[in-house]
Amino acid sequence: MSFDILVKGGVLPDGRQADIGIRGTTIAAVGRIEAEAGRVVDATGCLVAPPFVDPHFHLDATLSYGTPRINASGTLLEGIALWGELRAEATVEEMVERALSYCDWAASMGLLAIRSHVDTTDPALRTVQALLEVREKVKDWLDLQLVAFPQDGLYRAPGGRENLIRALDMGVDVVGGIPHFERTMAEGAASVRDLCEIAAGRGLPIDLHCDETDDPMSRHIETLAYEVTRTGLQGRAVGSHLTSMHSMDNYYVSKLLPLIAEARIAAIPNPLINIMLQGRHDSFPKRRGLTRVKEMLAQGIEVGWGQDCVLDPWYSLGTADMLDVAFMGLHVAQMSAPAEMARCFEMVTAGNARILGLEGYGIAPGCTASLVVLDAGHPVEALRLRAERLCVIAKGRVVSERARNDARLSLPGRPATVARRHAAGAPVATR
Ligand SMILES: Nc1ccnc(=O)[nH]1
Repeated sequence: MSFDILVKGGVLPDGRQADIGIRGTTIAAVGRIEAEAGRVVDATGCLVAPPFVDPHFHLDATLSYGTPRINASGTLLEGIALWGELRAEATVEEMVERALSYCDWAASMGLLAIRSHVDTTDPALRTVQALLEVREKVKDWLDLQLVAFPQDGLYRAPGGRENLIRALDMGVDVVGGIPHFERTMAEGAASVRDLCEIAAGRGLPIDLHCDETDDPMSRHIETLAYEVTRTGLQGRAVGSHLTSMHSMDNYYVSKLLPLIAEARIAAIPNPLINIMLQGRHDSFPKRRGLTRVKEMLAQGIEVGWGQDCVLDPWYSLGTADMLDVAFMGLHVAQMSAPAEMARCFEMVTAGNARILGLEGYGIAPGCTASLVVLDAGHPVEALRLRAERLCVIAKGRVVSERARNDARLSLPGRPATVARRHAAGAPVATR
């Protein structure tokens, strides 16, 4: 028996030690393996995880920071206006170039599946042309799902609904929306109803920017739960952001959560962006603007951390690192218990893969041969270190390698190198 690639000596997220034998684009064996291989990847003592998955991103805007100017107020609304200026000028070529550069960053970070919103507001749909081209170009190593996203409103923008339908006709995968940005609460609710009918009619999933506001009365998630159930979209619907839930009345939330669970709607908070954009109109104390993550998890609602933005009109930082995203989420949601920290790692890997409905995801015989070798002993250590991605394998190909970043120390009588990994190395209990 021989393999194309053999990953030796790694530790899986559940703590099992296992070698991984890859043939073609498939994982052929997992366990103790002594066999010939075209290539051996030494992962001794390293966490070997299935790839990172980002369920919420904006590839059409990424890596545009500073053009035509920066977001001075730091608000969502100025970001939307600023993006509108950029969108009017951006060419297909330039958007493809930026998105491909971002996908390179993603591959180097072991981020191998992304759900990206694509703005359908501009009737020329250059955004859609660009991202369809990118989806095709990266498909041999990165799974890209596109969401038709009417950034300026399904009804509020001229031709908004028609443009969204045209984007779906062009082959965009998921139905998007932004009810809190429509002109009135009533129009927002009507857009949710309309979009659920469009998704159900076409057999597509739905993923709405939903209640991305600090207004405790923004309650489109309630309408989404109702309409998802009415149109039979259970298990295929996502509420992204849900920041208003942070500010809602506690009694009302106690009624709302079971309705979200019943509709099997997944929630995607985007902690880097939510902590940056929300609460901007508050004096002290300032609200955090992150939705109720632990409370939803306790109800059995699927919750996945999303990245949302990197270097764009809404966010001035970012490196395509889903460990940064989970690290921020862990802090803001105060998920500090060992099992909660481990859950944060699971959310940016297998959990997000469930939300996106990725097939062949995981480390087991028969799964797609995509994985990442991290310079950490276990998931919580990976979070603590935002660990180096030593090797990334995508669909049977080694696509990225990098060295450990241990420091060489020059201190009298002290060790010559400093490794950030904890010498004791004992994985913390996660169950
Ligand atoms: N966080 C967001 C990024 C882009 N567009 C939005 O509506 N929201």
